[in-house]
Amino acid sequence: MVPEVLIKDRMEVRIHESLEELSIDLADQIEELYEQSIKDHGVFAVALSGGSIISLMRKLSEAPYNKMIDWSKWYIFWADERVVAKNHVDSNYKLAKDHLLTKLPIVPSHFYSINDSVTAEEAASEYEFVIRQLVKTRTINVSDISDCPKFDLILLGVGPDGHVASLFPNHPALEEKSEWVTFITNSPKPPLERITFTLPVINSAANVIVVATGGVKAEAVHMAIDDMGPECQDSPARMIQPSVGKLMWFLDDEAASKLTRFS
Ligand SMILES: O=C1O[C@H](COP(=O)(O)O)[C@@H](O)[C@H](O)[C@H]1O
Repeated sequence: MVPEVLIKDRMEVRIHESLEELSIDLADQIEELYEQSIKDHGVFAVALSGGSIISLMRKLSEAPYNKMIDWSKWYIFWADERVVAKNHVDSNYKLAKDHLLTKLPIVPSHFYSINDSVTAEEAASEYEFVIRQLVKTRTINVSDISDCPKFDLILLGVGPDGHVASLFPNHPALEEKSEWVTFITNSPKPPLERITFTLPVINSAANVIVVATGGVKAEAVHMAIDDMGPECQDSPARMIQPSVGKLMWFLDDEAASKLTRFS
């Protein structure tokens, strides 16, 4: 089945009847963005999130995608991470590694996870330093309009409260404009300590994909996408508006159930 596709400005919303179809479409789109990035600058610098998005990316480890892609060109980052040991059940790195990355021949030195043996503040600043070095060598591109990194693709999930990465509603981290990576020690969703890309970094990406599935996400999707007036202004997901890049939402019918269809 072809997805229902809604277009609004530079945002594309793709709505699927089943998670299987969504997963295939997601893999197709990621593969297409990978091809474009390789043509453009020879590598694919992609930032993952944790949560449900990882299992929805599973098709990438299956035929035909696993054979079509030169995985040595992939550089993997995390848009947010929980400050826990890498083998902890809450670690976004562990989730991605166990369910996706170990099934793909990605070069292990191309995984850029956080240092899990320091404080949240130190982990954020070390991670930002690493990204700065990779921007200098242009493994990660630089934004055309600011000094921010321009990741080829940032993949985000959305919480029922509208949080993206570890940017939660009304949290001061949403205001961070100078750092690329910030930290929080009072996350409303456990665990308390997290590091996260800031909004300027996410909105400088060449492509941002946001994935939401299930009825529990319907209100957050409605608040993020529809023109709702003042009550939707606090939604972090709504603040994802790439300055130059492309924004794509992948939804299933349930997550899209409160959406006002637009043409
Ligand atoms: O805590 C987090 O939650 C969000 C959303 O997760 P989901 O399971 O509801 O899709 C995730 O995107 C983020 O990376 C993670 O740290």
